[in-house]
Amino acid sequence: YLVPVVILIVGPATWVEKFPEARGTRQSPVDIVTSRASSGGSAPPLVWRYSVNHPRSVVNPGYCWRVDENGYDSELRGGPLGSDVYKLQQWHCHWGSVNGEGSEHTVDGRAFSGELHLVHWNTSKYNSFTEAAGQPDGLAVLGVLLMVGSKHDELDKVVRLLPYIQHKGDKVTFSEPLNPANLLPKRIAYWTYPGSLTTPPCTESVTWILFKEPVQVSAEQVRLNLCYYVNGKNV
Ligand SMILES: COc1ccc2c(ccc[n+]2C(=O)c2ccc(S(N)(=O)=O)cc2)c1
Ligand SMILES: [Zn+2]
Repeated sequence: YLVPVVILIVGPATWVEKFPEARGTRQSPVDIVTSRASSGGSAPPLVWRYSVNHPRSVVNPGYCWRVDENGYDSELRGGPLGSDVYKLQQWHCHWGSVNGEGSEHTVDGRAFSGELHLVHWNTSKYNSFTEAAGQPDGLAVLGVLLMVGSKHDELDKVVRLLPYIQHKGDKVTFSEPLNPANLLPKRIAYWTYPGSLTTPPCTESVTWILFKEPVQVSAEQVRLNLCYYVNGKNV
């Protein structure tokens, strides 16, 4: 007898139905094949400046957590960004359901425990984040690979708030000074490529800047992130 086989396709494979961009030519994330990366040559230095003392809110958007910068001033320029100035809109993280496989980008096939994304938009050319999110040079995302090691004090200012935003849509505002620059690795060498949002609508509007050096977070910080987020669902 024939066994009825039902293949339930969920996740990225179904995104193309609703988001045609997902079928594009510059889709992220990618595997960084280090032997094929060309050297940066004479690219100007990447420069950033973030405001520290302003109220920020941590939101549970339904996948992991997101910190909104609430329009406060910041600047990202140089590197692959030409003469345009970008502004930090929000930052968020991606964790896996199992330790050691949470990152979106992989490096020579290796995944990391998590990945932090600092999302900036091009204020030289566009008037809003939403407008920029639809343009090929609209967004620039700094990617930071996370690996288990020593506790990360700056990140802990967010991680310790997670118990208060356990469900999708929950939001908590904090005013403790926090400098997003402290989330970046010491060595600022990076890979860069033209890509897309890694989640729907997968718009091909992101200049990706992925730092080579992973940043360490403690096993407890990974566990705290995981316990509110298993298999892409908030539990
Ligand atoms: C125009 O409609 C949009 C635009 C953007 C949306 C979005 C829904 C969720 C996330 N975003 C995002 O802003 C977004 C999505 C993914 C990423 S990522 N993981 O950094 O590539 C960054 C930012 C809807
Ligand atoms: Zn992301």
